[in-house]
Amino acid sequence: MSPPTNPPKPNILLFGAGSVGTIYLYLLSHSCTVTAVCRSNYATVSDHGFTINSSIFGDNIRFKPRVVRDCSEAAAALSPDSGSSYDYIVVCSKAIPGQIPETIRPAVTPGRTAIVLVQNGIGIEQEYRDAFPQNEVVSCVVYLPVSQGAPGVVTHREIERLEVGAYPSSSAPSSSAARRFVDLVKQGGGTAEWFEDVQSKRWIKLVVNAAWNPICALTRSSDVDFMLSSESSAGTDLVRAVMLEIADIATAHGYPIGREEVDFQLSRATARIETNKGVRPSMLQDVEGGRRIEIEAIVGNTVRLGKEKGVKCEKLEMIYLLAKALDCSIGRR
Ligand SMILES: NC(=O)C1=CN([C@@H]2O[C@H](COP(=O)(O)OP(=O)(O)OC[C@H]3O[C@@H](n4cnc5c(N)ncnc54)[C@H](OP(=O)(O)O)[C@@H]3O)[C@@H](O)[C@H]2O)C=CC1
Ligand SMILES: CC(C)(CO)C(=O)C(=O)O
Repeated sequence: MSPPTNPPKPNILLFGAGSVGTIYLYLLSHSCTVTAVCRSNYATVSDHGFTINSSIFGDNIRFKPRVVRDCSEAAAALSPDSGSSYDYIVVCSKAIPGQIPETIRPAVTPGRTAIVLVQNGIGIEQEYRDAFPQNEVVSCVVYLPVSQGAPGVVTHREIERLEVGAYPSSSAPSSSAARRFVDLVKQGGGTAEWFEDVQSKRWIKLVVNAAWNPICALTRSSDVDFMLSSESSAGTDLVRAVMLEIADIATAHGYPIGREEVDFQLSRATARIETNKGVRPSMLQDVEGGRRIEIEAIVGNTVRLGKEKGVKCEKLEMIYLLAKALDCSIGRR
């Protein structure tokens, strides 16, 4: 009798190996065969690999996965030994609508490859569903303050958590790709939880992102620096008012978010005033790096969803117009 063979490891392609992507690439590399699509950091990473400094996973972690320049090269690298298709494409690029589905298409096998979105924003999934009607789409809400300094070197602190569910939520049989993805992240030492309807979790994160990200990006300030920039609590009060508008929009769409939840989300920032440990949201990092911002996925879609239900959101709309103009100015450079 021949000895039992281990089932092949899941084959994962990570698209967007920047700040967030590097951490999940590392965690998934413990339980899966991983390949990373790299762009600006390709040369450094293919020579030296990635370095992670993390308050949770440890400092000076070095690892060197297989890297490719694009999804066509990733598709060409498939072989009977390395897997004849990708089981998952994990998308960790910025959520800029309109381009990514066609960019990843060469590596998507119809009916086989699950597309996992690890991105901020609301209403980001449908374009993948439209582009790949035969493939499962998995939506992940991510809590992971992380930044890439030098190419391939990322610094992470405080928290690592994924909230995961199928998109749309009604498409989730119990043994879905979303549930299996949760297990893979956990096997790699990460924190992941499956939700029947992960959109409720997206709305809660949006209360934070649609308020803090554009305010910090427009003012080039960390959250704490912004709150400290006004003499009274006027800055903090403005953030709360914007968060309440977002909560009203969520509630109008059937995901009730009360004042207590808003106060809790705000308190995560106000608690750091004392120690002056400000968070620099990813949108601020993008403005500082001269990169386009996720204005539509995080703010524009929220305003449009508010208008659809007749919810008053004047402050958020003004922030949208200002941050949209900022994004356009970056695009003109
Ligand atoms: N950073 C954070 O603290 C957090 C971020 N998020 C969310 O996670 C998502 C990812 O953010 P983050 O990791 O910060 O983003 P980064 O900008 O750090 O990384 C995105 C990566 O995607 C790559 N990329 C983009 N387009 C392509 C392409 N066409 N081909 C190949 N590579 C491409 C970029 O390459 P290149 O360098 O060439 O541009 C970059 O390496 C966003 O939705 C963000 O809002 C959520 C929580 C926290
Ligand atoms: C909440 C925060 C600010 C860090 O996890 C974030 O999601 C971002 O930087 O976009």
